Amino acid sequence: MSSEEALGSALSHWFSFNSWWLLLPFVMLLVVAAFIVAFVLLLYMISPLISPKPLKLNGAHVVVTGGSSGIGKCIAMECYKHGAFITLVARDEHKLVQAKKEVEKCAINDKQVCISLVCLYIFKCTYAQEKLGPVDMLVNCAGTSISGKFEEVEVDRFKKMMEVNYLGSVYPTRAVITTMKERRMGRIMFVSSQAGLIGLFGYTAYSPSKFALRGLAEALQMEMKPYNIYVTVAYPPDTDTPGFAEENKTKPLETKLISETAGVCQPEQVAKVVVKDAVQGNFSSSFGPDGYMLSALTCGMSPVTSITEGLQQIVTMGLFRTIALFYLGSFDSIVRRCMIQREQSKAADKRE
Ligand SMILES: NC(=O)C1=CN([C@@H]2O[C@H](COP(=O)(O)OP(=O)(O)OC[C@H]3O[C@@H](n4cnc5c(N)ncnc54)[C@H](OP(=O)(O)O)[C@@H]3O)[C@@H](O)[C@H]2O)C=CC1
Ligand SMILES: CCCCCCCCCCCCCCCC(=O)[C@@H](N)CO
Repeated sequence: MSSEEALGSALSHWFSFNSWWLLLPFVMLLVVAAFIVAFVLLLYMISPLISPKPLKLNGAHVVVTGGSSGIGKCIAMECYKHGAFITLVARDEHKLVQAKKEVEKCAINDKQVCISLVCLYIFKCTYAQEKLGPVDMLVNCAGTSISGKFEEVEVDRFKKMMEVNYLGSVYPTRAVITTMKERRMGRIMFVSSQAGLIGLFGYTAYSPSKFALRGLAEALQMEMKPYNIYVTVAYPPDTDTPGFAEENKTKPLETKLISETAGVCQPEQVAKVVVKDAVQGNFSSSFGPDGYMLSALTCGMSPVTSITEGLQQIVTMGLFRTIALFYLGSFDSIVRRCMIQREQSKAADKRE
């Protein structure tokens, strides 16, 4: 037999029906291994997408900082309408008394209680817990805004923004978190802003304090998830509140025109949406079509709480970025037009 013939017969023997049987266990092993790998990968992908169990607001104790006015007051009223017990926290006692009355009007049963606390950073948690039991949901809504051109905003205002909007949310959260961890349940809400997702003309002091809340919320959520505590960040657009009216007195024209893109909404509507999202344990809570696009576009590495949310982000990302480029173009042109107008009116003043 020549060597070629020998090779031929060896090969034909190798490929004969009988010898395939020898390979079968290996093939099966490979298939099983592939299934296991696919299953593990799927588990990894699905596990962050599993939705949390909704919180029962009926009988729950909800603490709202900044609960004496605007969005905070409406959040308190919305929770009261669902049977919650409320602690309102703010500095001005007069406003608090007024707000407490309004909240109490929303009662759905006669067991409900609403108490108010005059304090801010050092939130008297023990007192509130003695009165109404452990805190089930904390809403960090106390905050304020400063707008103006970067070089015209005094340096200590930048500090004030971080103190009120950022640290003003850290301290109350610190006060409630240990008990929440022990009880393995709870909700923490941070009220940021659309200006906490996009930096806008006039908000060099305000925006960073709202961006900071997102960082805090992401880190905190990763720590708290195994304890069944869910964090929500709300990103409302301009909302018709006393705080907003105050802000408008000194807001640069550019900031007004750019913010108008997303419109002005009512605090009651915002409250409804954010309370629903917090109850469901959604990480981000947005309002209106612009808000939805903005939060999907800026999802980054933030947690997801449902399969639909994850899929929507995957599918819409490119489209929303395309739309965003048009928005950015229009914001640039607003800024340019305002600058030219200012220069022209300055020149006219000089001529006179
Ligand atoms: N209105 C809007 O257009 C938008 C608002 N937001 C955010 O929502 C939150 C609530 O806003 P809004 O309802 O408009 O505000 P309001 O000014 O109407 O209410 C603010 C609340 O926070 C309390 N507060 C605590 N500390 C301060 C402080 N240093 N300065 C001012 N108020 C303080 C106030 O009570 P007291 O003064 O007695 O302490 C009050 O209860 C804020 O964090 C704001 O940044 C986000 C997006 C849009
Ligand atoms: C696909 C991409 C869509 C992009 C849409 C962009 C819309 C930007 C509008 C920003 C509005 C900011 C309002 C801030 C309100 C606020 O925090 C203060 N009023 C507080 O008092």
